[in-house]
Amino acid sequence: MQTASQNLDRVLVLEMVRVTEAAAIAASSLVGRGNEKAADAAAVEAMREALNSLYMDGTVVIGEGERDEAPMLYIGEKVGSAIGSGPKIDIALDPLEGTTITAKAGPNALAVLAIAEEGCLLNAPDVYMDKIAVGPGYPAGVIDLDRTPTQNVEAIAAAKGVRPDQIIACVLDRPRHEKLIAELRGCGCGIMLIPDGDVAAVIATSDPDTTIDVYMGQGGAPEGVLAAAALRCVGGQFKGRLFFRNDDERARAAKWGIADLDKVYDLEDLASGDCIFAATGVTDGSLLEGVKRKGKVMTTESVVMRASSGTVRWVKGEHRLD
Ligand SMILES: O=P(O)(O)OC[C@H]1O[C@](O)(COP(=O)(O)O)[C@@H](O)[C@@H]1O
Repeated sequence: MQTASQNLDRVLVLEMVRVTEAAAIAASSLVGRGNEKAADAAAVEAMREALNSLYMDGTVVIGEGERDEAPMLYIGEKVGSAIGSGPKIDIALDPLEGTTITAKAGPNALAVLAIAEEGCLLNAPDVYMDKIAVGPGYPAGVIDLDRTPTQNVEAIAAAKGVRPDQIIACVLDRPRHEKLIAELRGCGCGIMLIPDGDVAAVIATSDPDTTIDVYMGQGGAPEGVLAAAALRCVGGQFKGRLFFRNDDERARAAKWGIADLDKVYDLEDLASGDCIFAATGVTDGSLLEGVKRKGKVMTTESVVMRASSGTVRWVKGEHRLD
């Protein structure tokens, strides 16, 4: 029997792309249709079918929700064609990251997936996470959740050898970020406000073409794990701390085995060991082109990255409709 690490090596790297492609293609027929649920359901069903064709004993550790709230790809669901006998793989997934974006035909909707050996992905509860992320090339500790946004911008600017007003931060456009936005503007920092999609936004910090230096603010904790898996592959720094709005959310975290509710998570706490991250664009965005239909062919653009080798593969797919 192959070990999980051999299986990551030999089989799953490129197979991951088929899985995200399938979800992206399924969601693409619902881009701009104003129906978030239908777009998500199409992506979920396609991703599940594709996962079930892979030789592995897979467990969804981050998925569509808990068993009683998600009929498919719920947390704990077993997937793969070799359950009980194949290599044990943990899977964090978001078949459609950006359901509202998709419904409104906005930018940066993705189908995303991260896999790792058993026990290597944080079983993050569905709560918010305070996040800060930068791409590669900075000294360790340049970002710190316990510092103010201004101090973080100043540290990034100093490390980059520029003024704070030459730093661009990306922030989700939400009322809860009013104070953060005001402080960033106060220190002269430029802000790219995005409507949704902070997995793509965190990854964008690693791509100089996007001009985004830092991602800051509160987004979903599950999305934090997915983004951390990607940053582990391309380099960068990430800090995350779970944010609880009530006791029910605290209880949910305890249920998933989170003992220290105030812990600041580094990249390796969220996604450790060898891991693979794959994404396919649903709509055009900073990371990937969206699905396009050209006559009888659908085109996709995907990326698949691996932490142990640092390899990043860009995959253009042509899918014949007939
Ligand atoms: O919309 P909220 O509650 O501010 O949550 C932020 C989260 O929602 C998203 O923007 C989109 O998530 P969905 O695809 O589940 O709608 C994430 O990228 C982000 O982490």
